Amino acid sequence: MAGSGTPRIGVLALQGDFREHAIVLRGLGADVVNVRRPEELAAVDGLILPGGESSVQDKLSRTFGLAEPLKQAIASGLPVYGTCAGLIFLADRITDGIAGQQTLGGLDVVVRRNAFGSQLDSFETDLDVPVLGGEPVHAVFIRAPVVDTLGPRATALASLADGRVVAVEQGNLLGTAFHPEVTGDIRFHAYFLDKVRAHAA
Ligand SMILES: NC(=O)CC[C@H](N)C(=O)O
Repeated sequence: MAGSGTPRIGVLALQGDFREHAIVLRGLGADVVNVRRPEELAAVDGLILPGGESSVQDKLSRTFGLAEPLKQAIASGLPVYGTCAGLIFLADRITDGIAGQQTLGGLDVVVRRNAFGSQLDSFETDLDVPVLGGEPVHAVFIRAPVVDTLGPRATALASLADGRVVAVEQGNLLGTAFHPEVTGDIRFHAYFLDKVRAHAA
């Protein structure tokens, strides 16, 4: 941001659908940079953890020496938004991870990977998201996780009809089990950019 008023958003670009996030963010007027190295992370006002495969993102972030800087950035209050695999990566604890799978943590939740199993790999539904107001959000779930347990520091922003939580917020952290970056509904990204601007102000 550095005086320009234009937020600079990093998109973790190790694996997954980081390009789709970059397109949405640029459409909203943000500067977008791919983050693959600690130096790139140090220069951003906010960070997106994209969808993809959380176990691969975990391994690559450790291999590239990014896991510790990412944890420090989250702990220092950097606004971070994780979608799907990114929500898994941001969770304090996960169930049904692969052997040895780690997360960055920060969000006070337990997230279950691949919660909808092979019979319902992908589906779409409309969700009420009161914090965004207006029309329901059309949500696309792709081998999606759910929030099994919401800790006291986290708040649910949206739930499925059966009550399972699929969007959460905790201070500067935001997570969705679905993929707003593929639907053309920019409200979650706009909400995140508001957080980034408030944090930088
Ligand atoms: N669309 C996604 O990001 C899928 C997440 C994936 N199932 C994982 O465990 O990381």
